Amino acid sequence: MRGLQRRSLARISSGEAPSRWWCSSRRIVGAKIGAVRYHGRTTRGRRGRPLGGRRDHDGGRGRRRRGGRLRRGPCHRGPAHHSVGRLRREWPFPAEGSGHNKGLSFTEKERDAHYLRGLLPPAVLPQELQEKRLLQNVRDLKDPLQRYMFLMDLQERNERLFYKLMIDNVEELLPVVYTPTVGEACQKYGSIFRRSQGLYISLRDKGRILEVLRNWPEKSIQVIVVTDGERILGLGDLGCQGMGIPVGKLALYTALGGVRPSACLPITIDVGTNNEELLNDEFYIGLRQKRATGQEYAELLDEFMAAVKQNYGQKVLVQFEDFANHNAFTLLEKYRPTHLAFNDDIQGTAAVVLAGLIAGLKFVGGTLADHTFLFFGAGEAGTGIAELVALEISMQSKVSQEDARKNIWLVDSKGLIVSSRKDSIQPFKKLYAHEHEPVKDLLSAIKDIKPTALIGSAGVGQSFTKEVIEAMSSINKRPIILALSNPTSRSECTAEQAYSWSQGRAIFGSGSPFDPVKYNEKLFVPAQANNAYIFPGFGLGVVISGAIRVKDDMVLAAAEGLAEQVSSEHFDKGLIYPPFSSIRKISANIAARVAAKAYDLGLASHLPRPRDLVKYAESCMYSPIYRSYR
Ligand SMILES: NC(=O)C1=CN([C@@H]2O[C@H](COP(=O)(O)OP(=O)(O)OC[C@H]3O[C@@H](n4cnc5c(N)ncnc54)[C@H](OP(=O)(O)O)[C@@H]3O)[C@@H](O)[C@H]2O)C=CC1
Ligand SMILES: CC(=O)C(=O)O
Ligand SMILES: [Mg+2]
Repeated sequence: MRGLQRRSLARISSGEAPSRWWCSSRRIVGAKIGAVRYHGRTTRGRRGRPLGGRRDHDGGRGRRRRGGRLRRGPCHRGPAHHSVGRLRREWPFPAEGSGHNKGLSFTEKERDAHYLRGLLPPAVLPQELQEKRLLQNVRDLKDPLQRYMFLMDLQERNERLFYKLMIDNVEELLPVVYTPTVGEACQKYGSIFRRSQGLYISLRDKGRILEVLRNWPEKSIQVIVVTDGERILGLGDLGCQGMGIPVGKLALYTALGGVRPSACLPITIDVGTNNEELLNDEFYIGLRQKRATGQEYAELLDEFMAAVKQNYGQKVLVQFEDFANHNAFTLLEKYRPTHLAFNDDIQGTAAVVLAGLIAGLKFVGGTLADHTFLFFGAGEAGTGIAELVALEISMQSKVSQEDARKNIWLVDSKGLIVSSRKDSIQPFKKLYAHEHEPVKDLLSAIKDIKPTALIGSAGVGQSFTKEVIEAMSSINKRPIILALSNPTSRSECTAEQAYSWSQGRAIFGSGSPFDPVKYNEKLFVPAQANNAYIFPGFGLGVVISGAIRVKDDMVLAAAEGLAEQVSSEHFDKGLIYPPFSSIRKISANIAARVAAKAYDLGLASHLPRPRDLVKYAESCMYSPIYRSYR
């Protein structure tokens, strides 16, 4: 039992034992019609030491496997004990144990064995039928935010059903749980707040972050996604309300990558916000102060990273997400030598775009080294992609990375990055400050540089104008145009604009999804160039190999793992990525490539190395199918 529960129990002197609460000697178990809840999970003993239990696939001491058994028995601890159950129902955490709820799928035997008779209507429905009903319910809701809230509620009350629905309908539901809807959800997070979905660490917790981490009910954590909310998608500083992003990313870790939900921990670090609108919003859920910066910020992050390592060991993946670039690069460089640290916006995005470019060569011909790349946006995404492309070119063509960078150009808010600006630009841009006259705008840069690929990540909607796309199309037979910015309102152009302004010649991908477009009687299916193709499989690969550090070669391996899964069938449809409907298979292959690289580099700690890593990755993936309980 966790510390606070133990203390609460001691304080509670009386209380009736509602018949629907029952317990076992090892676990206290609460069952509700809406949600079966486990609490007092016992993977750790009094001093936080892991108790016995079978090792998980990852070699760590995971949650004790129950072998499909719900232990029960008459309560021997008296009524006060059951009050904890009541207290628990008010608990602010995500419903622990909603992973065990089956709703109307509890069988007659389970209903008898676990005192559920009468608490559920008589019908016993298969999971597939529940899924069908819920899909219908989601479709009946026309407002995307309502759909988002519906799915978040489902995740809380019946985790397996939520993930089954997600996995079976990934293309339809991804835009609800992820971009673009998650952007709107973050903007309105305070108004729609129902229940905590992750861990909040604020400036007020300085000096006790370890204690805060220990309050999280799950102990065996494999992946943390953490944000400080300063650059949420292309929507800017949303402060504490950025929590929707780690929650959404981790839902994808499970649905797309098969990392078990209880091993995922969403965290928001609240250092304040500079968003005046939020500071004046009565429903804002975060600290009402301007952002802490400098030493105060660095110390909090330092304490956080140290506490993570102390509490979960060095094999927990810490994914930095949606930090502003003035912190993102520094944090990654600072912590990657000591932690299993990964920045999704820099590294995950780089891998997905590199994979798309490699696949795109099929349509445009040549090697990467033959092409010229122009980035609109020189931040985390832009320079992250540029660096990985340069690394791949240097490896493929046996040229130095410095030489490989010569065909890569970037535009930021002040124009083309050129040598005369070198003294006034951020360090991560300097490598691309090539010799050239200053150029103020994108269109002029295109005319000067004559790129074969244009990659947008400036977070400025509609910046790829008709003139821009036409200029790209006049230079190239098949221009590669990637509009990476999220959410849809920030997309550089729509799919329809890209295809029609290029007369159907563009090879187009976007960060947020667009529907297929009919142009001149031909159907064009836009690609979704989003790091969601990468991070779930990447994380799975890291987890199954027990990698202790992330190296660029592992990111490169993920990109290659994705690119090699684009088949001729996909190329025939004009696709540069395989469809999301096969994402679990894609993720298993990426995981295998990443794990293989970790083993090759001597960074994997789970030994011996499995012989068939793809099969092994698949076998480790979480399944949302209900279990049978005795
Ligand atoms: N599809 C995907 O998988 C991903 C998409 N993204 C999206 O990419 C966008 C940017 O993310 P990220 O790189 O992390 O953000 P950053 O803030 O790090 O970078 C933004 C860049 O855009 C530049 N910029 C801003 N306004 C303009 C303008 N008017 N003209 C030209 N350049 C401009 C900035 O210039 P300056 O440096 O001068 O300020 C900066 O270089 C977001 O919308 C995000 O959602 C991000 C990660 C993954
Ligand atoms: C996709 C993503 O990570 C972003 O837009 O920030
Ligand atoms: Mg991001």
